[in-house]
Amino acid sequence: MAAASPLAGFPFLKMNGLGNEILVMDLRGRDHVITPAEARAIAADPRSRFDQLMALHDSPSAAAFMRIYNNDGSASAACGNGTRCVAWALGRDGGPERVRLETAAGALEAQRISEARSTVDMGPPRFDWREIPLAHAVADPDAVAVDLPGWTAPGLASALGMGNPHLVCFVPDQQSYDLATHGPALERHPLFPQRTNVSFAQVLDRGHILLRVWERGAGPTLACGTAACATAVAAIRRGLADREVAIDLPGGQLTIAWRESDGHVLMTGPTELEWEGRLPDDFAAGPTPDAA
Ligand SMILES: N[C@H](CCC[C@H](N)C(=O)O)C(=O)O
Repeated sequence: MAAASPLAGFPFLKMNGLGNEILVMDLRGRDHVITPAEARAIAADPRSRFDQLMALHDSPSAAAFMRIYNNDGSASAACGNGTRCVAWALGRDGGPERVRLETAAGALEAQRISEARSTVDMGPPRFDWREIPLAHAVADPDAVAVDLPGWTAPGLASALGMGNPHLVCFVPDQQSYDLATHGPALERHPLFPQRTNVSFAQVLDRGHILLRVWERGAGPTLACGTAACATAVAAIRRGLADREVAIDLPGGQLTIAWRESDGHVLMTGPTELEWEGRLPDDFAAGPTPDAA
């Protein structure tokens, strides 16, 4: 009889940020670190499915250290929508309106604005190739060549980090690319040794960008907070947008502000609690190869 998994019967919050499916599990006070195989098994169950899993762990300097998993089991050091969901969870039932959270990419501060909306200081964008990361230095991170069959969008893409890697492709309309084809191809663009999130951004005006995202390790999602941040920064650097811009994603709208005073990127948007559940009492994750 296999020993019961430490995750057997473990509680979770099933949430979303503009439809970006988020699972929150509070492992503070426990030693267990969710394995990639366990993350994939949790995502595979419709009752606990997620785009990203936010696992909370003890932190000496913040309310929690967040380990972030994509549904393919791969790790990410940043998740904007997930961070707003964690802030909501920690602030519910009279909890703090402002919360500090640690990630592998640094500390984040979240401020509740209303019952279901919050602003997260996502920190500064990263342009240093080693921090994004890129495979090597590039002459101009806003001039990354995208050369794919069927790719009719003009111009060059932007490579930058928000604690996780992003390739932002500016498109003239929604017909000049195909998310299901170009997304996975660019997720594995040779410039990104750890793969990348891929944004397809149509600038409508200086205060409004239409965005579709193919996420590293999760594929097409209804919203991606860090991609919205990366897209706003790339558009502002190109002189295409103002310092505060509305980003329209399939799941809804995020407001992104790139603060002049300290270069931090502020992301504001909603969260939603869908249900509270528990993993099965016989939860076990079979040994499966880690995501490539
Ligand atoms: N959906 C998340 C991004 C997850 C990033 C993950 N796909 C990666 O970097 O591997 C967000 O709201 O920011």
